[in-house]
Amino acid sequence: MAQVKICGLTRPEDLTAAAQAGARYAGLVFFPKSPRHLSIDSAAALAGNAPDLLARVGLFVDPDDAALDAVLAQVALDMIQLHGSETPARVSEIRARTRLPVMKAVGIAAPPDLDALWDYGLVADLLLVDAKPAPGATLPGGNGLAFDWRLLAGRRLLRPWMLAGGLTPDNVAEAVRLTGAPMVDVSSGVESAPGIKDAGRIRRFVAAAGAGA
Ligand SMILES: O=C(O)c1ccccc1N[C@@H]1O[C@H](COP(=O)(O)O)[C@@H](O)[C@H]1O
Repeated sequence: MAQVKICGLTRPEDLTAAAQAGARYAGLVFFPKSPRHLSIDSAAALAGNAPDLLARVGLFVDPDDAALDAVLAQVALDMIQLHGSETPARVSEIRARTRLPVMKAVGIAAPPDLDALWDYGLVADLLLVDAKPAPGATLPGGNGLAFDWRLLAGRRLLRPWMLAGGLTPDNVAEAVRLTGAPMVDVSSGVESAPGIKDAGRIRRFVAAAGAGA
């Protein structure tokens, strides 16, 4: 039974669908190149009206202090997700500056990539284990790309963690079984179009992850 984060929510009805299905985390994207990017005003409205059961996670890619401050001045967030090339030192700085829990994404394609999970486990509150994007990809995540989950089998991480990357209602149960992930994160796998979530797919995903309401 894995807890679920639905990422890249852009419409109030999608937050409602996520909460009703039993998801625990709602991801709001602050990355202009993403089709799920939110303006600060839209994010403030979505976060301000989010169902109580959903923790609001702000997703950033290599944000500078000004970008973080601008969002946090107006948007009520419960957690920061860092999905860029932030160093461990920068993760610590952002944690201290925002006084929020920080989840650091680590891209995995091959066994040597797993070493970073240790380095970031020393400084982040949570880890997000995602597929490493293809070279030259526009987005560092949210690509619907999976990695070989067997790389994680039997591995213990220093922090609570989420599995991500190409998860769908049809494969999430197998992904949880193989990796033992306590939490899972999905974006494109529950969409009908980029940035538009599908309530039926959200329900099926959460149920398959074993966390359904
Ligand atoms: O969702 C996005 O648009 C996004 C943009 C930039 C960085 C990360 C993004 N999403 C995160 O990527 C993973 C995997 O997504 P998917 O399920 O494979 O589409 C997930 O952690 C999202 O939070």
